[in-house]
Amino acid sequence: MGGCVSSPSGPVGEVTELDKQRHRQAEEELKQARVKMAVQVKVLLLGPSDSGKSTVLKQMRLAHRGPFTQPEIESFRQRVFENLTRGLKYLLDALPDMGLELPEVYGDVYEGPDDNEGYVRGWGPGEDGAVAGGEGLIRRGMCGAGTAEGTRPDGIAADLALIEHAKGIGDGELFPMRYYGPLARLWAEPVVQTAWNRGNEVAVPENLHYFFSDLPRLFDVEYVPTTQDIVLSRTRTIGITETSFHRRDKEITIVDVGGQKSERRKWIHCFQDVTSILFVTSLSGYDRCLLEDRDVNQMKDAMMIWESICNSQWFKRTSIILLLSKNDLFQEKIKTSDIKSFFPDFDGEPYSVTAGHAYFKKRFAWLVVNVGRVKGREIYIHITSVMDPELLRVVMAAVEE
Ligand SMILES: Nc1nc2c(ncn2[C@@H]2O[C@H](COP(=O)(O)OP(=O)(O)OP(=O)(O)O)[C@@H](O)[C@H]2O)c(=O)[nH]1
Ligand SMILES: [Mg+2]
Repeated sequence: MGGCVSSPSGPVGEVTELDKQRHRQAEEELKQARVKMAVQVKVLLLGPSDSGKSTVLKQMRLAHRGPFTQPEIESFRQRVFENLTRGLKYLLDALPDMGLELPEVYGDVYEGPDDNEGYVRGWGPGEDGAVAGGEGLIRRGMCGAGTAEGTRPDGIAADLALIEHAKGIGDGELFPMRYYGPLARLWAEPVVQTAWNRGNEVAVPENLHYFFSDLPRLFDVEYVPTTQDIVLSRTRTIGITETSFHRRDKEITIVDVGGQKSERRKWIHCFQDVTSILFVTSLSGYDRCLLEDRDVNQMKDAMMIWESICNSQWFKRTSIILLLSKNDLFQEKIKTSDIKSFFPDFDGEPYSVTAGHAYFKKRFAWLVVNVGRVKGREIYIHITSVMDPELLRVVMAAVEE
């Protein structure tokens, strides 16, 4: 036979120019992939629903891409309006579960919702006999000048029907004035206020007080959502979103996921190549139930996910940063809501912010120690609030570690 067997690139055993070229190309690709890995940072935001994951992302977006654009602001105008109408509807729907019931008619004259001056129960700006609720409302020409006092027997039923079937608003559209009176009246109704104060029992959105205490501003003819309105507005995340920023020669990709139970099975799809995890848990969740399961305590649920994430084979060498968020809300509620009622092993000073912080830090840290600290993996714990300018610095420092 005598003839040698050939491969497409040359005789077997012989290294041809083409082989060498392919090898060089493969080496080059490997080198580039390594460089890319070194400059690419993938941060995964994890935690239960409503803990503040997307809010951290909003803060990062603000810091890296500057102020929100006009179309973004417009989308948040719609969101704020929906937060008002849907948030109130959620609270009203939850009344029977709390053993509460609205009266059939509104009561007598009252001072007005929170600090909104000169408001008469039963009437709203734009309705006969209404009294001004704020300068912007006057500019909209929607306020009667009278000071008539009175109630409308059909008031509650009509107001409920409007809120029940509330529609969204379009781009650039002002908040429709016909909603002002019903929103203000229903919010100020004592039964509704009682329900708000017991909102932890049924997972009422925590941003309601912020928006309802500022209704005249929101209905102002010149209203444009402020940065604070945008940051405090609420949109539940469905699915997985990726946002990238450039910082100091690094490309940082933040992956945000939905935290509700139904969303968690999707998390695994983004577990590959994670540089660090930002695990967000609301401190104010210690006395709150989950929206999707009122039998489950939000903080206990967070502890369970935290333990399983820290214990996961996927993240043996991944830095994990725990953000105990919503410290502003925690500081307020701790004055009246005892941790011991929800965590019987809490033996710190009752109603103390410091004791509460120490307890929850210890509980989360203990869960990590419990699963064993792995060499090469760091865990950081920070107490934060969206109101705290330090939040971003802490997050960025942690991400860049
Ligand atoms: N007062 C206060 N509100 C906060 C803080 N952080 C987040 N919020 C509010 O809490 C609500 C929920 O925050 P999100 O960031 O949407 O929660 P999430 O974890 O992304 O929730 P899912 O998308 O459902 O998983 C929003 O209305 C936020 O504005 C905080 O530090 N203080
Ligand atoms: Mg979210």
